[in-house]
Amino acid sequence: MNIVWHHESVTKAERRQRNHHHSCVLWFTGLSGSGKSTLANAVAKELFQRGIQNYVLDGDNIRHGLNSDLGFSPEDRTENIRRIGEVAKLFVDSGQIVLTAFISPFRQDRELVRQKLEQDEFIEIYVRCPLEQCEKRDPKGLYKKARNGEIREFTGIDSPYEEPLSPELIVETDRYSIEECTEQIISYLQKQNFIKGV
Ligand SMILES: Nc1ncnc2c1ncn2[C@@H]1O[C@H](COP(=O)(O)OS(=O)(=O)O)[C@@H](OP(=O)(O)O)[C@H]1O
Ligand SMILES: Nc1ncnc2c1ncn2[C@@H]1O[C@H](COP(=O)(O)OP(=O)(O)O)[C@@H](O)[C@H]1O
Repeated sequence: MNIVWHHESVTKAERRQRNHHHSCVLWFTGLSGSGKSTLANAVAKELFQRGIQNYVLDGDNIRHGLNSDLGFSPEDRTENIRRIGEVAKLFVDSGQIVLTAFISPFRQDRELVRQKLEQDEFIEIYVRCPLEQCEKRDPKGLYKKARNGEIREFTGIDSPYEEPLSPELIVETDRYSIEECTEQIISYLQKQNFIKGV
């Protein structure tokens, strides 16, 4: 109430035109240890080298700051994703490609973010990797703690992960290398004419 939307002086279309590329969200979703952060950062580096405006949102810059009040209950995860969706939308409006690396385990939460954006602005990337492989990697030792009962409500152990039903992309990190998965994502962006080829 009593809040009036202030229209921007520079539009999203003008920003895209200046940048010579599309702006959108690359929404990485998958189990802990599946490779979301690794791939988001590898793609970001590749985009940066091509002069494409981009930024990675992941646990380190969100759960330590903006969302430091949230834990891992279903309600908190939903609120986590809702806020990240809002922030991601601002990045899209600013003309950038924003890469988000969150488990985002609930289908409905991801769908709500999709609905906030325009049709070609939400690219859901399912970082698929079997639980056994993620657990074998266990880059932060968290699966071990979850199995020991030191962490409760851990995704894949005692908290659910709902696979995307029709993601724009599936990258299989147990079958393909980091470089191959990165290339798959860059090729997709080129095919969609979101970025230019080199
Ligand atoms: N209970 C529980 N379940 C899952 N993950 C846990 C948990 N506790 C801590 N962590 C660490 O937090 C990272 C997941 O945070 P996210 O913000 O991506 O989670 S969510 O989208 O809100 O579900 C996740 O990071 P990634 O391994 O990068 O996915 C874990 O390192
Ligand atoms: N094809 C691949 N893509 C991404 N990560 C991979 C791949 N193959 C092996 N890995 C390894 O898997 C781990 C994934 O960890 P991380 O990126 O932190 O996952 P997440 O962000 O999903 O928790 C890293 O140690 C990474 O080197």
